[in-house]
Amino acid sequence: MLDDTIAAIATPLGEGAIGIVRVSGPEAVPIAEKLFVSRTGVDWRKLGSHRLFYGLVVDPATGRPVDEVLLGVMYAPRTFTREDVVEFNCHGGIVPLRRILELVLQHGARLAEPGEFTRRAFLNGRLDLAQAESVLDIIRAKTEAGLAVAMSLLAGELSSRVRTFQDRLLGLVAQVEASIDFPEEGIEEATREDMVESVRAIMGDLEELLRQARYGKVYREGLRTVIVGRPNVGKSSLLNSLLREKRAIVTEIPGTTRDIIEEVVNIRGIPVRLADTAGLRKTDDVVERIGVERSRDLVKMADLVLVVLDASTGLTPDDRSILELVREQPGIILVNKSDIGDGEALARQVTSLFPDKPVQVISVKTGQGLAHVEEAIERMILGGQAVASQLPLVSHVRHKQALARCYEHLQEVLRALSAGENLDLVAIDLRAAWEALGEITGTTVADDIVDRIFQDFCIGK
Ligand SMILES: Nc1nc2c(c(=O)[nH]1)N(C=O)[C@@H](CNc1ccc(C(=O)N[C@@H](CCC(=O)O)C(=O)O)cc1)CN2
Ligand SMILES: Nc1nc2c(ncn2[C@@H]2O[C@H](COP(=O)(O)OP(=O)(O)OP(=O)(O)O)[C@@H](O)[C@H]2O)c(=O)[nH]1
Ligand SMILES: [Mg+2]
Repeated sequence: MLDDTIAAIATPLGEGAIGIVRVSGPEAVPIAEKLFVSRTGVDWRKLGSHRLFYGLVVDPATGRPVDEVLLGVMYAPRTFTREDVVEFNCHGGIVPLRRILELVLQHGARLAEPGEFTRRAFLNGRLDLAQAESVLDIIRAKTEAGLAVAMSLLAGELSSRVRTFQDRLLGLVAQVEASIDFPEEGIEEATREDMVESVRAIMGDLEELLRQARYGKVYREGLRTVIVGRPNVGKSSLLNSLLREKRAIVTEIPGTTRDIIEEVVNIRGIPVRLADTAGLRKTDDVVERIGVERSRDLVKMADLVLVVLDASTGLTPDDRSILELVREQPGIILVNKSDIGDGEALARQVTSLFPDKPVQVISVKTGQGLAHVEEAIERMILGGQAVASQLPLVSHVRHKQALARCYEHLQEVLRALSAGENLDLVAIDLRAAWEALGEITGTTVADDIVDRIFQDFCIGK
Protein backbone atom coordinates (compact mmCIF):
# COMPACT_ATOMS: atom_id res chain seq x y z
CA MET A 1 0.00 0.00 0.00
CA LEU A 2 2.79 2.40 0.91
CA ASP A 3 4.62 1.90 -2.36
CA ASP A 4 2.07 3.99 -4.22
CA THR A 5 2.04 7.75 -4.48
CA ILE A 6 -0.83 9.85 -3.17
CA ALA A 7 -1.94 13.34 -4.09
CA ALA A 8 -4.57 15.82 -2.98
CA ILE A 9 -5.47 19.47 -2.85
CA ALA A 10 -4.28 20.48 0.62
CA THR A 11 -5.91 23.89 0.85
CA PRO A 12 -9.61 24.85 1.05
CA LEU A 13 -11.48 24.97 -2.23
CA GLY A 14 -12.44 28.52 -2.92
CA GLU A 15 -10.72 31.72 -3.85
CA GLY A 16 -7.44 32.17 -2.01
CA ALA A 17 -4.10 33.78 -2.61
CA ILE A 18 -2.32 30.45 -2.82
CA GLY A 19 -3.41 26.82 -3.13
CA ILE A 20 -1.35 23.69 -2.63
CA VAL A 21 -1.41 20.31 -4.37
CA ARG A 22 0.50 17.92 -2.17
CA VAL A 23 2.09 14.71 -3.45
CA SER A 24 3.77 12.01 -1.36
CA GLY A 25 5.45 8.75 -2.31
CA PRO A 26 8.13 7.31 -4.57
CA GLU A 27 6.65 8.88 -7.72
CA ALA A 28 6.40 12.38 -6.24
CA VAL A 29 9.72 13.60 -7.62
CA PRO A 30 9.38 11.88 -11.05
CA ILE A 31 5.93 13.46 -11.38
CA ALA A 32 7.36 16.89 -10.63
CA GLU A 33 10.09 16.25 -13.22
CA LYS A 34 7.38 15.61 -15.82
CA LEU A 35 5.19 18.61 -14.99
CA PHE A 36 7.42 21.34 -13.62
CA VAL A 37 9.61 23.61 -15.73
CA SER A 38 12.01 25.84 -13.83
CA ARG A 39 12.10 29.46 -14.92
CA THR A 40 15.32 30.36 -13.18
CA GLY A 41 17.64 28.02 -14.96
CA VAL A 42 18.55 26.12 -11.79
CA ASP A 43 18.61 22.35 -11.91
CA TRP A 44 16.35 21.78 -8.91
CA ARG A 45 17.10 18.04 -8.90
CA LYS A 46 20.71 18.82 -7.99
CA LEU A 47 19.81 21.04 -5.03
CA GLY A 48 18.93 19.95 -1.51
CA SER A 49 15.75 19.15 0.35
CA HIS A 50 13.15 21.57 1.76
CA ARG A 51 13.53 24.15 -0.98
CA LEU A 52 11.14 26.12 -3.16
CA PHE A 53 11.68 26.55 -6.90
CA TYR A 54 10.03 29.07 -9.16
CA GLY A 55 8.61 27.92 -12.47
CA LEU A 56 5.62 26.75 -14.50
CA VAL A 57 3.47 23.68 -14.51
CA VAL A 58 3.29 22.65 -18.15
CA ASP A 59 0.89 20.04 -19.50
CA PRO A 60 3.25 17.55 -21.25
CA ALA A 61 0.48 16.53 -23.67
CA THR A 62 0.02 20.01 -25.13
CA GLY A 63 3.15 21.83 -24.04
CA ARG A 64 0.92 24.61 -22.73
CA PRO A 65 1.54 26.29 -19.36
CA VAL A 66 -1.14 25.62 -16.76
CA ASP A 67 -0.08 27.92 -13.94
CA GLU A 68 2.88 29.77 -12.51
CA VAL A 69 3.97 28.02 -9.32
CA LEU A 70 6.48 27.54 -6.56
CA LEU A 71 7.45 23.91 -6.32
CA GLY A 72 8.31 22.66 -2.84
CA VAL A 73 10.61 19.64 -2.76
CA MET A 74 11.29 17.57 0.35
CA TYR A 75 13.22 14.34 0.21
CA ALA A 76 12.61 11.24 2.33
CA PRO A 77 13.01 10.40 5.10
CA ARG A 78 12.95 13.84 6.75
CA THR A 79 9.49 14.91 5.60
CA PHE A 80 5.97 15.05 7.01
CA THR A 81 5.21 11.54 5.72
CA ARG A 82 8.82 10.26 5.74
CA GLU A 83 8.38 9.79 1.99
CA ASP A 84 9.44 12.07 -0.84
CA VAL A 85 7.02 14.99 -0.88
CA VAL A 86 6.48 17.64 -3.52
CA GLU A 87 4.09 20.53 -3.19
CA PHE A 88 2.79 22.64 -6.05
CA ASN A 89 2.11 26.09 -4.62
CA CYS A 90 -0.16 27.46 -7.32
CA HIS A 91 -2.64 30.31 -7.47
CA GLY A 92 -5.48 29.64 -5.09
CA GLY A 93 -8.35 29.13 -7.48
CA ILE A 94 -10.43 26.04 -8.10
CA VAL A 95 -9.43 25.66 -11.75
CA PRO A 96 -5.63 25.82 -11.39
CA LEU A 97 -5.79 23.51 -8.36
CA ARG A 98 -8.02 20.98 -10.11
CA ARG A 99 -5.97 21.09 -13.32
CA ILE A 100 -2.70 20.47 -11.49
CA LEU A 101 -4.20 17.69 -9.38
CA GLU A 102 -5.56 16.09 -12.56
CA LEU A 103 -2.14 16.19 -14.21
CA VAL A 104 -0.50 14.73 -11.12
CA LEU A 105 -3.05 11.89 -11.10
CA GLN A 106 -2.46 11.26 -14.80
CA HIS A 107 1.27 10.97 -14.26
CA GLY A 108 1.51 8.36 -11.55
CA ALA A 109 -0.32 9.34 -8.35
CA ARG A 110 -3.70 8.34 -7.01
CA LEU A 111 -6.09 10.50 -5.03
CA ALA A 112 -5.34 10.40 -1.30
CA GLU A 113 -7.96 9.24 1.14
CA PRO A 114 -8.99 11.52 4.02
CA GLY A 115 -6.11 11.85 6.48
CA GLU A 116 -3.86 9.63 4.41
CA PHE A 117 -0.81 11.90 4.57
CA THR A 118 -0.98 11.96 8.35
CA ARG A 119 -1.71 8.26 8.37
CA ARG A 120 1.52 7.67 6.47
CA ALA A 121 3.36 9.81 8.99
CA PHE A 122 1.94 7.42 11.61
CA LEU A 123 2.59 4.19 9.68
CA ASN A 124 6.13 5.32 8.89
CA GLY A 125 6.75 6.07 12.55
CA ARG A 126 7.21 9.83 12.42
CA LEU A 127 4.17 10.40 14.65
CA ASP A 128 2.48 8.07 17.08
CA LEU A 129 -1.30 7.74 17.02
CA ALA A 130 -2.00 10.36 19.69
CA GLN A 131 0.27 12.83 17.91
CA ALA A 132 -1.48 12.10 14.61
CA GLU A 133 -4.83 12.77 16.23
CA SER A 134 -3.58 16.14 17.41
CA VAL A 135 -3.18 17.31 13.81
CA LEU A 136 -6.97 17.46 13.40
CA ASP A 137 -7.30 19.13 16.81
CA ILE A 138 -4.94 21.87 15.65
CA ILE A 139 -7.06 22.49 12.57
CA ARG A 140 -10.29 22.52 14.58
CA ALA A 141 -9.05 24.48 17.60
CA LYS A 142 -11.56 27.17 18.60
CA THR A 143 -9.42 29.11 21.08
CA GLU A 144 -5.76 29.68 21.84
CA ALA A 145 -5.98 27.40 24.85
CA GLY A 146 -7.52 24.73 22.62
CA LEU A 147 -4.59 25.15 20.24
CA ALA A 148 -2.12 24.89 23.12
CA VAL A 149 -3.70 21.61 24.25
CA ALA A 150 -3.47 20.24 20.72
CA MET A 151 0.13 21.39 20.33
CA SER A 152 1.15 19.65 23.54
CA LEU A 153 -0.40 16.46 22.19
CA LEU A 154 1.52 16.92 18.92
CA ALA A 155 4.72 17.51 20.86
CA GLY A 156 4.21 14.11 22.45
CA GLU A 157 3.66 15.23 26.04
CA LEU A 158 0.87 12.72 26.62
CA SER A 159 2.74 10.06 24.66
CA SER A 160 5.85 10.35 26.77
CA ARG A 161 3.80 10.20 29.97
CA VAL A 162 2.13 7.06 28.62
CA ARG A 163 5.49 5.53 27.80
CA THR A 164 6.81 6.13 31.31
CA PHE A 165 3.74 4.36 32.68
CA GLN A 166 4.41 1.51 30.29
CA ASP A 167 8.04 1.27 31.38
CA ARG A 168 7.01 1.13 35.02
CA LEU A 169 4.52 -1.61 34.22
CA LEU A 170 7.11 -3.60 32.29
CA GLY A 171 9.43 -3.36 35.27
CA LEU A 172 6.73 -4.92 37.39
CA VAL A 173 6.04 -7.62 34.81
CA ALA A 174 9.73 -8.52 34.86
CA GLN A 175 9.67 -8.73 38.65
CA VAL A 176 6.58 -10.95 38.65
CA GLU A 177 7.89 -13.19 35.90
CA ALA A 178 11.18 -13.66 37.69
CA SER A 179 9.23 -14.96 40.66
CA ILE A 180 7.16 -17.22 38.42
CA ASP A 181 10.31 -18.67 36.85
CA PHE A 182 11.82 -19.58 40.21
CA PRO A 183 8.80 -20.80 42.12
CA GLU A 184 10.94 -22.69 44.63
CA GLU A 185 12.17 -19.33 45.93
CA GLY A 186 8.56 -18.20 46.26
CA ILE A 187 7.65 -14.58 46.46
CA GLU A 188 8.63 -12.83 49.57
CA GLU A 189 6.15 -10.83 51.56
CA ALA A 190 8.36 -7.77 51.17
CA THR A 191 8.39 -8.12 47.39
CA ARG A 192 4.63 -8.35 47.32
CA GLU A 193 4.36 -5.20 49.41
CA ASP A 194 6.82 -3.43 47.12
CA MET A 195 4.71 -4.33 44.15
CA VAL A 196 1.51 -3.15 45.80
CA GLU A 197 3.19 0.14 46.51
CA SER A 198 4.44 0.57 42.93
CA VAL A 199 1.01 -0.26 41.51
CA ARG A 200 -0.64 2.21 43.87
CA ALA A 201 1.80 4.92 42.79
CA ILE A 202 0.99 4.33 39.12
CA MET A 203 -2.72 4.37 39.91
CA GLY A 204 -2.33 7.67 41.72
CA ASP A 205 -0.71 9.23 38.65
CA LEU A 206 -3.41 7.78 36.42
CA GLU A 207 -6.08 9.28 38.67
CA GLU A 208 -4.54 12.70 38.17
CA LEU A 209 -4.65 12.29 34.39
CA LEU A 210 -8.24 11.04 34.54
CA ARG A 211 -9.23 14.07 36.62
CA GLN A 212 -7.87 16.35 33.91
CA ALA A 213 -9.66 14.30 31.28
CA ARG A 214 -13.00 15.36 32.73
CA TYR A 215 -12.57 18.84 31.34
CA GLY A 216 -9.94 18.11 28.68
CA LYS A 217 -12.42 17.31 25.95
CA VAL A 218 -13.99 20.72 26.37
CA TYR A 219 -10.87 22.29 24.87
CA ARG A 220 -11.38 20.25 21.72
CA GLU A 221 -15.11 19.99 21.33
CA GLY A 222 -16.24 23.07 23.17
CA LEU A 223 -18.62 23.14 26.10
CA ARG A 224 -22.15 22.48 24.87
CA THR A 225 -24.11 25.16 26.64
CA VAL A 226 -27.82 25.85 26.30
CA ILE A 227 -29.60 28.99 27.40
CA VAL A 228 -33.18 28.22 28.47
CA GLY A 229 -35.97 30.11 30.12
CA ARG A 230 -39.47 31.46 29.65
CA PRO A 231 -40.13 33.75 26.71
CA ASN A 232 -38.91 37.32 27.14
CA VAL A 233 -36.62 36.78 30.14
CA GLY A 234 -33.56 37.95 28.15
CA LYS A 235 -31.98 34.77 26.75
CA SER A 236 -31.11 36.24 23.37
CA SER A 237 -29.88 39.39 25.06
CA LEU A 238 -27.56 37.22 27.15
CA LEU A 239 -26.25 35.39 24.06
CA ASN A 240 -25.54 38.68 22.33
CA SER A 241 -23.80 40.04 25.37
CA LEU A 242 -21.54 37.00 25.84
CA LEU A 243 -20.79 37.08 22.10
CA ARG A 244 -20.28 40.84 22.20
CA GLU A 245 -22.24 40.97 18.98
CA LYS A 246 -25.89 41.55 18.05
CA ARG A 247 -26.35 38.04 16.74
CA ALA A 248 -29.90 37.13 17.83
CA ILE A 249 -33.00 39.24 17.39
CA VAL A 250 -34.12 40.83 20.65
CA THR A 251 -37.58 42.37 21.07
CA GLU A 252 -39.99 43.00 23.90
CA ILE A 253 -42.39 40.52 22.27
CA PRO A 254 -42.41 37.11 24.00
CA GLY A 255 -41.73 34.30 21.53
CA THR A 256 -39.21 36.22 19.41
CA THR A 257 -36.69 33.39 19.09
CA ARG A 258 -38.10 30.34 17.35
CA ASP A 259 -35.09 28.52 16.03
CA ILE A 260 -31.98 27.50 17.87
CA ILE A 261 -29.11 29.93 17.37
CA GLU A 262 -25.66 28.46 17.94
CA GLU A 263 -22.37 30.32 18.22
CA VAL A 264 -18.95 29.58 19.70
CA VAL A 265 -17.67 32.11 22.23
CA ASN A 266 -14.30 32.22 23.87
CA ILE A 267 -14.80 32.37 27.63
CA ARG A 268 -11.41 32.61 29.33
CA GLY A 269 -9.84 30.34 26.76
CA ILE A 270 -12.63 27.80 26.88
CA PRO A 271 -14.55 27.36 23.64
CA VAL A 272 -18.19 27.54 24.69
CA ARG A 273 -20.83 26.46 22.17
CA LEU A 274 -23.71 28.65 23.17
CA ALA A 275 -27.20 27.77 21.98
CA ASP A 276 -29.98 30.31 22.39
CA THR A 277 -33.37 28.64 22.33
CA ALA A 278 -37.04 29.41 21.97
CA GLY A 279 -38.65 30.47 25.24
CA LEU A 280 -40.22 27.52 27.03
CA ARG A 281 -43.90 27.73 27.92
CA LYS A 282 -47.14 25.83 27.50
CA THR A 283 -48.33 26.82 24.06
CA ASP A 284 -50.83 25.99 21.31
CA ASP A 285 -48.85 27.65 18.53
CA VAL A 286 -47.56 24.84 16.32
CA VAL A 287 -44.34 26.53 15.24
CA GLU A 288 -43.53 27.58 18.76
CA ARG A 289 -44.24 24.10 20.08
CA ILE A 290 -41.69 22.57 17.72
CA GLY A 291 -39.15 25.11 18.94
CA VAL A 292 -39.93 24.18 22.54
CA GLU A 293 -39.46 20.48 21.76
CA ARG A 294 -36.08 21.17 20.19
CA SER A 295 -34.96 23.13 23.21
CA ARG A 296 -35.86 20.25 25.50
CA ASP A 297 -33.83 17.83 23.36
CA LEU A 298 -30.87 20.17 23.45
CA VAL A 299 -31.04 20.46 27.22
CA LYS A 300 -30.78 16.69 27.56
CA MET A 301 -27.49 16.64 25.62
CA ALA A 302 -25.94 19.75 27.15
CA ASP A 303 -22.74 19.92 29.21
CA LEU A 304 -24.07 23.04 30.90
CA VAL A 305 -27.49 24.70 31.07
CA LEU A 306 -27.93 28.39 31.77
CA VAL A 307 -31.43 28.94 33.14
CA VAL A 308 -32.54 32.54 32.84
CA LEU A 309 -35.18 33.96 35.21
CA ASP A 310 -36.77 37.41 35.19
CA ALA A 311 -36.48 39.40 38.42
CA SER A 312 -39.21 41.79 37.31
CA THR A 313 -41.88 39.06 37.18
CA GLY A 314 -40.77 36.72 39.96
CA LEU A 315 -40.99 32.94 39.82
CA THR A 316 -43.85 31.61 37.68
CA PRO A 317 -45.14 28.03 37.29
CA ASP A 318 -43.39 27.89 33.88
CA ASP A 319 -40.11 28.83 35.61
CA ARG A 320 -40.60 26.07 38.13
CA SER A 321 -41.07 23.41 35.48
CA ILE A 322 -38.02 24.66 33.58
CA LEU A 323 -35.94 24.48 36.75
CA GLU A 324 -37.21 20.92 37.32
CA LEU A 325 -36.01 20.06 33.81
CA VAL A 326 -32.41 20.83 34.79
CA ARG A 327 -32.47 19.55 38.37
CA GLU A 328 -30.21 16.63 37.48
CA GLN A 329 -28.00 18.57 35.11
CA PRO A 330 -24.97 20.82 35.46
CA GLY A 331 -26.50 24.25 35.41
CA ILE A 332 -26.21 27.83 36.52
CA ILE A 333 -29.31 29.85 37.36
CA LEU A 334 -29.22 33.46 36.23
CA VAL A 335 -31.62 35.99 37.70
CA ASN A 336 -31.82 38.64 34.98
CA LYS A 337 -33.34 42.13 34.81
CA SER A 338 -32.12 42.96 38.30
CA ASP A 339 -32.18 46.60 37.18
CA ILE A 340 -35.99 46.60 37.21
CA GLY A 341 -36.76 43.95 39.84
CA ASP A 342 -35.54 42.60 43.16
CA GLY A 343 -32.92 40.15 41.92
CA GLU A 344 -31.56 39.33 45.37
CA ALA A 345 -34.99 38.30 46.68
CA LEU A 346 -35.61 36.00 43.71
CA ALA A 347 -32.10 34.58 44.05
CA ARG A 348 -32.78 33.70 47.71
CA GLN A 349 -36.04 32.03 46.80
CA VAL A 350 -34.36 29.96 44.06
CA THR A 351 -31.46 29.00 46.32
CA SER A 352 -33.89 27.63 48.89
CA LEU A 353 -35.52 25.49 46.19
CA PHE A 354 -32.27 24.42 44.48
CA PRO A 355 -29.51 24.65 47.08
CA ASP A 356 -27.03 22.76 44.89
CA LYS A 357 -27.18 25.11 41.93
CA PRO A 358 -25.06 28.23 41.61
CA VAL A 359 -27.29 31.31 41.33
CA GLN A 360 -26.10 34.62 39.90
CA VAL A 361 -27.96 37.91 39.86
CA ILE A 362 -27.43 39.76 36.58
CA SER A 363 -28.69 42.50 34.36
CA VAL A 364 -27.84 42.10 30.73
CA LYS A 365 -28.98 45.66 30.24
CA THR A 366 -26.52 47.25 32.69
CA GLY A 367 -23.90 44.49 32.53
CA GLN A 368 -24.20 43.74 36.24
CA GLY A 369 -22.92 40.29 37.20
CA LEU A 370 -21.93 39.23 33.68
CA ALA A 371 -18.24 38.85 34.54
CA HIS A 372 -19.34 36.52 37.32
CA VAL A 373 -21.24 34.42 34.80
CA GLU A 374 -18.03 33.86 32.83
CA GLU A 375 -16.24 33.03 36.05
CA ALA A 376 -18.98 30.60 37.08
CA ILE A 377 -18.78 28.83 33.71
CA GLU A 378 -15.03 28.48 34.11
CA ARG A 379 -15.35 27.19 37.68
CA MET A 380 -18.01 24.73 36.64
CA ILE A 381 -15.66 23.07 34.16
CA LEU A 382 -12.37 23.24 35.93
CA GLY A 383 -13.58 22.59 39.44
CA GLY A 384 -11.97 25.79 40.67
CA GLN A 385 -8.69 25.41 38.78
CA ALA A 386 -7.36 28.33 36.81
CA VAL A 387 -7.24 27.74 33.08
CA ALA A 388 -3.77 28.99 32.41
CA SER A 389 -1.98 27.21 35.24
CA GLN A 390 -2.35 23.71 33.86
CA LEU A 391 -3.67 22.60 30.53
CA PRO A 392 -4.99 19.03 30.43
CA LEU A 393 -2.83 16.34 28.87
CA VAL A 394 -5.90 14.25 28.10
CA SER A 395 -8.43 15.77 25.73
CA HIS A 396 -9.73 12.78 23.76
CA VAL A 397 -12.42 10.41 25.02
CA ARG A 398 -10.49 7.60 23.35
CA HIS A 399 -7.40 8.36 25.44
CA LYS A 400 -9.44 8.70 28.59
CA GLN A 401 -11.08 5.33 28.03
CA ALA A 402 -7.73 3.64 27.50
CA LEU A 403 -6.40 5.16 30.74
CA ALA A 404 -9.53 4.02 32.56
CA ARG A 405 -9.11 0.48 31.23
CA CYS A 406 -5.51 0.48 32.35
CA TYR A 407 -6.65 1.63 35.78
CA GLU A 408 -9.21 -1.19 36.02
CA HIS A 409 -6.58 -3.80 35.23
CA LEU A 410 -4.37 -2.36 37.94
CA GLN A 411 -7.23 -2.60 40.42
CA GLU A 412 -7.37 -6.26 39.51
CA VAL A 413 -3.60 -6.55 40.02
CA LEU A 414 -3.93 -5.06 43.48
CA ARG A 415 -6.76 -7.40 44.36
CA ALA A 416 -4.84 -10.46 43.17
CA LEU A 417 -1.67 -9.39 44.98
CA SER A 418 -3.38 -8.78 48.28
CA ALA A 419 -5.46 -11.96 48.01
CA GLY A 420 -2.19 -13.85 47.58
CA GLU A 421 -3.32 -15.20 44.24
CA ASN A 422 -1.26 -16.99 41.64
CA LEU A 423 1.34 -14.67 40.09
CA ASP A 424 0.38 -15.81 36.60
CA LEU A 425 -2.87 -13.94 37.06
CA VAL A 426 -1.06 -10.85 38.23
CA ALA A 427 1.19 -10.93 35.18
CA ILE A 428 -1.79 -11.23 32.85
CA ASP A 429 -3.44 -8.12 34.26
CA LEU A 430 -0.21 -6.18 34.26
CA ARG A 431 0.21 -6.96 30.58
CA ALA A 432 -3.39 -6.01 29.89
CA ALA A 433 -2.80 -2.68 31.66
CA TRP A 434 0.29 -2.14 29.50
CA GLU A 435 -1.67 -2.94 26.34
CA ALA A 436 -4.50 -0.55 27.25
CA LEU A 437 -1.92 2.25 27.33
CA GLY A 438 -0.54 1.19 23.97
CA GLU A 439 -3.89 2.00 22.38
CA ILE A 440 -3.18 5.67 23.03
CA THR A 441 0.12 5.74 21.18
CA GLY A 442 -1.06 3.14 18.67
CA THR A 443 1.32 0.28 19.38
CA THR A 444 -1.49 -2.07 20.42
CA VAL A 445 -4.47 -0.60 18.62
CA ALA A 446 -6.85 -2.42 16.25
CA ASP A 447 -6.80 -1.46 12.56
CA ASP A 448 -10.48 -0.51 12.49
CA ILE A 449 -9.88 2.08 15.22
CA VAL A 450 -7.02 3.57 13.20
CA ASP A 451 -9.32 3.62 10.16
CA ARG A 452 -11.98 5.45 12.09
CA ILE A 453 -9.56 8.06 13.41
CA PHE A 454 -8.28 9.05 9.97
CA GLN A 455 -11.74 8.97 8.37
CA ASP A 456 -12.55 12.17 10.27
CA PHE A 457 -9.68 14.04 8.64
CA CYS A 458 -10.03 16.14 5.54
CA ILE A 459 -8.60 15.06 2.21
CA GLY A 460 -5.10 16.43 1.79
CA LYS A 461 -4.28 16.30 5.51
N1 LIG B 1 3.44 23.62 2.82
C1 LIG B 1 3.17 22.96 3.93
N2 LIG B 1 2.86 23.63 5.06
C2 LIG B 1 2.58 22.93 6.19
C3 LIG B 1 2.62 21.53 6.22
C4 LIG B 1 2.95 20.86 5.01
O1 LIG B 1 2.98 19.62 4.95
N3 LIG B 1 3.23 21.60 3.91
N4 LIG B 1 2.30 20.86 7.40
C5 LIG B 1 1.79 19.60 7.45
O2 LIG B 1 0.95 19.25 8.22
C6 LIG B 1 2.41 21.60 8.65
C7 LIG B 1 3.83 21.66 9.07
N5 LIG B 1 4.27 20.38 9.47
C8 LIG B 1 5.39 19.75 9.00
C9 LIG B 1 5.91 18.76 9.78
C10 LIG B 1 7.07 18.17 9.41
C11 LIG B 1 7.72 18.53 8.25
C12 LIG B 1 9.04 17.93 7.90
O3 LIG B 1 9.50 18.02 6.81
N6 LIG B 1 9.66 17.31 8.91
C13 LIG B 1 10.97 16.71 8.86
C14 LIG B 1 12.06 17.65 9.38
C15 LIG B 1 12.58 18.55 8.35
C16 LIG B 1 13.99 19.07 8.61
O4 LIG B 1 14.62 18.54 9.51
O5 LIG B 1 14.43 19.95 7.89
C17 LIG B 1 10.96 15.49 9.77
O6 LIG B 1 10.12 15.45 10.68
O7 LIG B 1 11.77 14.61 9.54
C18 LIG B 1 7.16 19.50 7.42
C19 LIG B 1 5.99 20.11 7.80
C20 LIG B 1 1.82 22.95 8.50
N7 LIG B 1 2.29 23.63 7.32
N1 LIG C 1 -34.67 46.03 31.90
C1 LIG C 1 -34.07 44.99 31.34
N2 LIG C 1 -34.54 44.51 30.18
C2 LIG C 1 -33.92 43.45 29.63
C3 LIG C 1 -32.79 42.85 30.24
N3 LIG C 1 -32.42 41.81 29.46
C4 LIG C 1 -33.26 41.78 28.41
N4 LIG C 1 -34.18 42.77 28.51
C5 LIG C 1 -35.28 43.07 27.58
O1 LIG C 1 -36.21 42.01 27.64
C6 LIG C 1 -36.84 41.84 26.36
C7 LIG C 1 -36.72 40.40 25.92
O2 LIG C 1 -35.36 40.11 25.64
P1 LIG C 1 -34.92 38.86 24.74
O3 LIG C 1 -33.47 38.76 24.87
O4 LIG C 1 -35.50 38.96 23.39
O5 LIG C 1 -35.65 37.69 25.53
P2 LIG C 1 -35.70 36.13 25.16
O6 LIG C 1 -35.63 35.40 26.44
O7 LIG C 1 -34.72 35.81 24.13
O8 LIG C 1 -37.18 36.02 24.59
P3 LIG C 1 -37.77 34.93 23.56
O9 LIG C 1 -36.85 34.81 22.41
O10 LIG C 1 -39.09 35.51 23.21
O11 LIG C 1 -37.92 33.67 24.33
C8 LIG C 1 -36.16 42.81 25.43
O12 LIG C 1 -36.96 43.95 25.32
C9 LIG C 1 -34.84 43.13 26.14
O13 LIG C 1 -34.34 44.40 25.81
C10 LIG C 1 -32.33 43.41 31.47
O14 LIG C 1 -31.34 42.95 32.08
N5 LIG C 1 -33.01 44.46 31.97
MG1 LIG D 1 -34.88 35.09 22.25
